[in-house]
Amino acid sequence: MRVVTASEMYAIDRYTIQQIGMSEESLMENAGQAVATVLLERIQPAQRVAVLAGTGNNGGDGFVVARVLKSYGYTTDLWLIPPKEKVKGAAKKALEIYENSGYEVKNYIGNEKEFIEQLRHYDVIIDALLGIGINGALRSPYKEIIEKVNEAKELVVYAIDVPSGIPADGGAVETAIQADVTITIQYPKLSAYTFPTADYYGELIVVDIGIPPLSLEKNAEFRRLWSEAAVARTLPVRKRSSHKGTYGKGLVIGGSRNMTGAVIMTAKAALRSGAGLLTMAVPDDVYPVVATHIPEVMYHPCSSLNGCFAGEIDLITLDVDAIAAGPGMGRTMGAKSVVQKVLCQDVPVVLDADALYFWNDYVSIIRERTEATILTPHPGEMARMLGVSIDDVERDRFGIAKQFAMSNGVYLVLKGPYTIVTTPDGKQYVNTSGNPALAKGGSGDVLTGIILAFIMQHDNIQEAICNAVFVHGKAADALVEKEHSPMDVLATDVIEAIPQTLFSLYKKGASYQKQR
Ligand SMILES: NC(=O)C1=CN([C@@H]2O[C@H](COP(=O)(O)OP(=O)(O)OC[C@H]3O[C@@H](n4cnc5c(N)ncnc54)[C@H](O)[C@@H]3O)[C@@H](O)[C@H]2O)[C@@H](O)CC1
Ligand SMILES: [K+]
Repeated sequence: MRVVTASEMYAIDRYTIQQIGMSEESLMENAGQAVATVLLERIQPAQRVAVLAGTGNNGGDGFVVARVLKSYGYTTDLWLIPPKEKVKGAAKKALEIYENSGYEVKNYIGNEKEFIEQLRHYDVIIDALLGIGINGALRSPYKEIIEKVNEAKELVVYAIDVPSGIPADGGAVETAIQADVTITIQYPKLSAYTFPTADYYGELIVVDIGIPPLSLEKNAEFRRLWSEAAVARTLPVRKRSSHKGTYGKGLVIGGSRNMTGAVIMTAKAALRSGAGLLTMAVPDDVYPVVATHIPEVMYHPCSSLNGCFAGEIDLITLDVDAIAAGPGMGRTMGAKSVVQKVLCQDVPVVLDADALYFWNDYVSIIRERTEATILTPHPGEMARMLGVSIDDVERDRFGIAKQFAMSNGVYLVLKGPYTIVTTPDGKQYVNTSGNPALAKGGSGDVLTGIILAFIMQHDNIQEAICNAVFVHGKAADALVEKEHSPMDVLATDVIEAIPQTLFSLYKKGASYQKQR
């Protein structure tokens, strides 16, 4: 499933109309019919429905929906919010068809009191007020209407395309429909995967209105959801002839006197995710503590200074296939020197947490690297690396991630709900697993371990990273689906949920794997 911006969606519509030859009216009819099909399955015949329609094409979709619901015998009122003469183009045509079918329009203007009075008697609201064409702050009377609908908590609200009032590409929200379900037309918009806008969507359903894939290919950048099916299809298959070396010799670098747990979690997660051989490089001051935790790893104690890395690490002797550096390593000059040495190795490198702290000192080395560099910042780290505010990052997660990954030639994993993986050539993949249980210290350390293990086992780095991000989120989902609340989950619980998550993904993927 691809994800689009509002301007891409307009370009796709234009191309479909002008180059492919479908009429705007038929697209609107398809949109309304597709939305109505979903509604007919969900709304009970006894429920009273109100369709609230605005001036634009979103309102046009609403006219089609109202007509279909009425023709199926549903008790449906169509409230037209603007004066009728403001409705233009395809929407005007859809309104004419509605009226020619013998159905009545209720005008909001002049009947404001009746509207408020009636609102109490409806069970279902179809929000066709505003779509992706919203411009600037909400104007009257939309603002008041939306506030009234949101106040009526017992109403079930279905939004068409986007919840009215939210910016389609994401950003700050002042007033917007709080939908229970949003039925999006053809492709989800960015705002479904950024916050705070995503919170207004409720359940998201995407309906196909018959726009040919060519219109998408010609008019939209590559941005897609990475779903469970994609993971199941691309998880690596272990060959019977394999041995421990087949799955890579990984190195995890981290730890300091104040933080010994992070690097332990990274290493455990890597082992649970299939790393063949794993070595942990830690400051020798903390080695005795760390070494008691994981019997399966080898150790490479490094010289310490005040409980942190002094700066030396013998990477030549270690001879590894991939490295993850950062968890708990501290923000010292010694740590910086270790990371710089790591970046000079010709193997894929994952940098997380403290290894991102001296970003500006690594940029030039990273741009010269030929092997993959994978950075996994959360929004706070990303903001710091760019010298902007966290709000700036959240407002434009997709744009900022793409610019950053392309200009530095890195794989960027911008964490958060709906983590975005961006490749050095600018392709973007939105993760669909995970829940607020992951909003806890240690989650990132676990993810780093899974990524390290996966890049050693997949042939394709993008698939490795996307699958790792998915498995991490899915493990947390599995916990809250069974015996955990979102509050009590620990990062170590997530590690212990990796086996069942992989087990179920492999089962689902078995049919795909056979076909390969
Ligand atoms: N071919 C197409 O273009 C298709 C469009 N579709 C629908 O059309 C929608 C986009 O249509 P439009 O471009 O007409 O945009 P909208 O339907 O979002 O409405 C834009 C209109 O809303 C009003 N408006 C804008 N900003 C406002 C504000 N801040 N406060 C109050 N009123 C405001 C203006 O009158 C403006 O003309 C999509 O979301 C989708 O629902 C679908 O019918 C499928 C086909
Ligand atoms: K809407």
